[in-house]
Amino acid sequence: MALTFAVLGNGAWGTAIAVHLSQRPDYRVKLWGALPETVEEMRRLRENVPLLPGVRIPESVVLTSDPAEAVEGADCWMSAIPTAFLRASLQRFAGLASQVPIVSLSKGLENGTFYRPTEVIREVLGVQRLAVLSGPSHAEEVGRGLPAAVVAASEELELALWVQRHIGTERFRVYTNSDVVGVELCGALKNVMAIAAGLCDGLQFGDNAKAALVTRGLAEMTRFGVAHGADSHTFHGLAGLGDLIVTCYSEHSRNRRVGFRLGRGEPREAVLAGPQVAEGVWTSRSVYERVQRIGLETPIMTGVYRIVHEGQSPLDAVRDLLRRQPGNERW
Ligand SMILES: NC(=O)c1ccc[n+]([C@@H]2O[C@H](COP(=O)([O-])OP(=O)(O)OC[C@H]3O[C@@H](n4cnc5c(N)ncnc54)[C@H](O)[C@@H]3O)[C@@H](O)[C@H]2O)c1
Ligand SMILES: O=P(O)(O)OC[C@H](O)CO
Repeated sequence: MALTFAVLGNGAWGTAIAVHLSQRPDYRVKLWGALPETVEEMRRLRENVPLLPGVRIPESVVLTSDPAEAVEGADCWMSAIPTAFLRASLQRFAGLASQVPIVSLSKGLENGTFYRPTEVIREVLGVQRLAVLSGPSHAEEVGRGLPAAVVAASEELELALWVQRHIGTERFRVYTNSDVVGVELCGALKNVMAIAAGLCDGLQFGDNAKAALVTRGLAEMTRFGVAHGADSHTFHGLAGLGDLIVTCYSEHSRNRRVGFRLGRGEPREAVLAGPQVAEGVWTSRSVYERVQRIGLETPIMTGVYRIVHEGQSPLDAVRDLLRRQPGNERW
């Protein structure tokens, strides 16, 4: 079936998804980037050198920084824009959104509003047909066609099945889920946990400490998610445990790298600068502000917030964590 996809966001993930879709000879793929100079460089080199080096972008992928050209004739939009730039970027598409489905690929929570990416998309574009695609999926591997499995979540089962059928392949397995809130919260919160895991590695605390951190991290994510209406089972699936494992242990993870460098003692300003986006940095702020309001206990994510945004030393934050009274494991 011939389909046209508009991929919004030419970072590592947007690039990898565009390359993935372009493997189907009957698909037309357009990749949009907000910064014309990065689009021009990708068009010239057929590669995203700073963000996804070594992955060739086929000639068939149309690269553009013009919103109207990107979405013209598209059957589906795929939004891979970092959460912090999502609202401003989408405003450039206002008036262009028809009733085509939009699949959100972003993993974060907007600062200030605490909105999930699909909530930002709905508010800015006024569209109803929304799905989320999330799970353990590093661009570096998907871009090279290595096997992966992810989740398509939508309140509209038909749309989740559509995504499964048309975006999934043998190597990019797409499962369905109806828990949009849970899948989006999993994707956002695991990034904060990956910063904590990187800190643990940078401080050379060893495998036992990291296993404890990741396990208690999952409990914390689940508690936070359930308090916001998510289904606890989602946290044990691909979007939750699956993505938590890959992000906390992979050499590719930008979030883990931020934590690792802070744990090794590099200055915060140097670690947080750079072209790559670590969503957990922003999400830790959204989560912190939220738990201050609703009074939930999130000691690991609060520790990450204090290190990243308030400059607390990693060792002091760990000391605060270790001094906590251990309670019932289930909570
Ligand atoms: N990289 C992955 O493996 C991966 C996998 C799954 C999901 N995601 C999610 O996808 C989203 C995009 O991440 P990514 O890895 O592609 O990002 P990235 O770090 O590779 O790229 C950053 C992007 O932000 C854009 N940008 C920079 N300044 C901007 C501005 N002022 N306005 C608008 N855009 C600007 C850049 O052009 C670039 O496209 C994130 O939410 C991320 O969590 C990433
Ligand atoms: O590189 P990260 O830390 O942004 O993680 C990328 C993906 O979310 C992994 O599934």
